[in-house]
Amino acid sequence: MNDPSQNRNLPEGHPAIAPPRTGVLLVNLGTPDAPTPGAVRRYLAEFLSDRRVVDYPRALWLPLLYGVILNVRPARTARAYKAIWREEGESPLRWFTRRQAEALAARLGAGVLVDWAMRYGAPSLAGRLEAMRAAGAGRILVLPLYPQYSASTTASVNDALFAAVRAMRWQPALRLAPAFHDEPAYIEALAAGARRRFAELGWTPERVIISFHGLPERFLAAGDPYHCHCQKTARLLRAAMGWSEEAAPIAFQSRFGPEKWLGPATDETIERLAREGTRWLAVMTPGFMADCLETLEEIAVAGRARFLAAGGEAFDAIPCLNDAPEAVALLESLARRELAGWA
Ligand SMILES: C=CC1=C(C)c2cc3[nH]c(cc4nc(cc5[nH]c(cc1n2)c(C)c5CCC(=O)O)C(CCC(=O)O)=C4C)c(C)c3C=C
Ligand SMILES: [Fe+2]
Ligand SMILES: [Fe+2]
Repeated sequence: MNDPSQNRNLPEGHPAIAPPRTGVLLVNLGTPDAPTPGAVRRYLAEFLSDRRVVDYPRALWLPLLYGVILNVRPARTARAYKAIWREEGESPLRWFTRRQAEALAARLGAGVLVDWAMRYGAPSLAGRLEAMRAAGAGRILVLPLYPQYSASTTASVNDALFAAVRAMRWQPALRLAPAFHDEPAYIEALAAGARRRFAELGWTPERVIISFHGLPERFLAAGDPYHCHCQKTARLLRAAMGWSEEAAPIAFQSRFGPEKWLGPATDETIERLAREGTRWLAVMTPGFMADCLETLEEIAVAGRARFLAAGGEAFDAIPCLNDAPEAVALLESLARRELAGWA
């Protein structure tokens, strides 16, 4: 990387000067380091202290978080993580995020440095950014793995990114990839994944719930476009699959706390459809680029149990995009477009 002819006359301690390399940093939400109450507590403490995620006044929220939630929730959540933990020794979210980065690196070639980081937990965004900078990446595209923009996810990644570069003397040039909720390659990847799954299943669901992670409903009125992005993704996916709105209703999952969240709720929709006579049901989770606790446990385990208990006969949780070829093609097309003029 260092060009000796350029660096010959630099004073001691001067940073080496070399042509900037281009980098792509994939960022996902984050996950505990282990499926144990201690590791889950550390993860939840960081996640739930983020004002982008929980915006209650600190004087009210922190006593509740540290006094109640972090004493009660980690044991239950750790049990859920344990049930889905990969035998390779890490959470599915981290496993698939790494594989996405490795596959993208292979597609982009040696000229582009590809790395991955988590907004909460490890590997940290600040740490990977520093490592990329040290490896000579003077131009970095940051690509949050959230198809739909939300202040609680996308803006939070940006906050952490800006905080990290604030501590740097020689900052890289930065680009932020936009949300890709209506990107044709994204919709096509989702449709291809669903078709592949149905062919494997050997049965066709009568209905498919298109389930997104929820948010407090208040965020929508405050100007967060997330709800509209979800609606558009669902509409484009229905069009690609030839589904009616009745055959593929939208729903929102993972409610947290007593506030009103976006609806209808996924768990209630699963139960309602079973009671109304749907026998074969699938749930698709397009907002998650990788399978994680919210898909493998909340939908594939708890959702299935709820559906069968309410009279349903067959249930499937359609896998997330993960490291499917179409997902890698999507990441490649997003990266190439956003890197135009750089690499
Ligand atoms: C407290 C409020 C929460 C908001 C707002 C929220 C938004 C949000 N989250 C995701 C994606 C994921 N969330 C995941 C886990 C998770 N989410 C919350 C809370 C909020 N999320 C909690 C407390 C947890 C931890 C699990 C638990 O204790 O129940 C995950 C899974 C991570 C993993 O390791 O598998 C993902 C992914 C989005 C996209 C989003 C807003 C749009
Ligand atoms: Fe969440
Ligand atoms: Fe909307």
